[in-house]
Amino acid sequence: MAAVQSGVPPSLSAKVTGSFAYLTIRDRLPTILTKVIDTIHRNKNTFLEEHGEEGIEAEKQAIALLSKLRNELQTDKPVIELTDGLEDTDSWNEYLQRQQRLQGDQEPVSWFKSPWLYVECYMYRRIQEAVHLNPPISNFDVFNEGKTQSFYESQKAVMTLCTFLEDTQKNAEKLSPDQLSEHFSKLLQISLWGNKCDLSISAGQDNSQKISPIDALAGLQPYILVNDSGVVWSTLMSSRRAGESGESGVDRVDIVLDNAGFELVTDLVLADFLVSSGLARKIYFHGKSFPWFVSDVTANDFHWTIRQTMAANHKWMSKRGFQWQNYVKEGAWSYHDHPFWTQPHEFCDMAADAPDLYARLQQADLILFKGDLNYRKLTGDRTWEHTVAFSTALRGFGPAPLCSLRTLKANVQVGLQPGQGDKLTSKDPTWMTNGKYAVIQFYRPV
Ligand SMILES: O=P(O)(O)OC[C@@]1(O)O[C@H](CO)[C@@H](O)[C@@H]1O
Ligand SMILES: [Mn+2]
Repeated sequence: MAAVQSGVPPSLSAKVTGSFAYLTIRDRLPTILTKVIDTIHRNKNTFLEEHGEEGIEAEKQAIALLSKLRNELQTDKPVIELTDGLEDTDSWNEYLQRQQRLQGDQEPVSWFKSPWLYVECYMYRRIQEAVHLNPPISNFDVFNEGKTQSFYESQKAVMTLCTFLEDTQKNAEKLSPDQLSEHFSKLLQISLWGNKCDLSISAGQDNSQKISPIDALAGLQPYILVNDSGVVWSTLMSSRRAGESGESGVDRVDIVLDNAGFELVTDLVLADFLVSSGLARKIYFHGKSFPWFVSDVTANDFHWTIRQTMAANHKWMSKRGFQWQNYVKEGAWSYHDHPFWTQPHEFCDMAADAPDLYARLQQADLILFKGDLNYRKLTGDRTWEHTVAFSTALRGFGPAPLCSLRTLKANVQVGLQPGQGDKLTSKDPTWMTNGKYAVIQFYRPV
């Protein structure tokens, strides 16, 4: 018998034929796997040059494992245990048991029958396994090409953004609190819309930012379904440091990153603004410890992006790059990864399953969660009514005041006004998944 969790709606799943989850597993994931196989194959000569015959053997073996994975997925085979003995292997295998208990013993956990969040995360972990089991190429990032390409293709937008930041800095001393809050609100929205540029929703197709991100803001405003940016601002203002020494701003803002490419630049620009205008003293960036959901940021992407920005042939862009490198050197900015970010858990499990990470997040004054996957994990990727409060969907998760900056690319959205969801459905039936809409959704733990 399946275990029923009382009061909590079921997980989104591909078992609903025709749903977005179903179409993702049927169409998008096999396309992503095919591209991964193709990428490894195209790099054959590099592997040969770097590792000789062993490199070629590794290429063949990795492709064989990935083809097997694609076949398991497409024929809805049971999900199997990981065998690579990495730091998180046991935890993944335990989670499989947990899913089996929740699902009951009638049917095995499988791609089209089990929670979408779980099986989609599992696919990326299996890609990691296929590469890791072939040592000479175990550090190869199968998504690197797409991530770097999306950075280069957004160059004009990046330059515009860095010039905008330079202008705000020039007049920083003369800014009234209202003007400062106005700049903050713009940069927060730019970081929000940066989330349109992910490569998982487009199955690896170019999805870079081509128009001016600042000019686009006014036209995008009506598409922000929940806008709690005012409360985010007051959180930054109601500082723990205020009163002590007359300083304003908070001690630490954490940004749980999502995608590399243009989105990462928008996050870095926001973080730069927070530090340079004294709104925050430190920024902790949280990223992934292996390639994830095609475009997500790893430590390598983070540092590469800073280096590329420094090397740009554009005065204000390279100036920002050097500033960012200084922040890292001085410790104002730091990059952190933790295996929990590349696990399939809903965030309400974090306190029990990754207590060290939960404790670290509790030290933040504000946590910004970027992107759709983080929203799915915040809300458990469940079929909540749209009017359910965000606090209810978080199910006890709340290490610190937090805000989700997310464009909608999955069928989960809470915290809407009565009737708002129905209105949207009649106007634009795919509003929850087409990436046109967004939320800036805040929660303060009590
Ligand atoms: O977290 P991100 O980068 O905003 O989005 C990742 C994402 O595109 O991947 C899935 C589709 O494969 C969607 O659920 C989700 O929207
Ligand atoms: Mn992503």
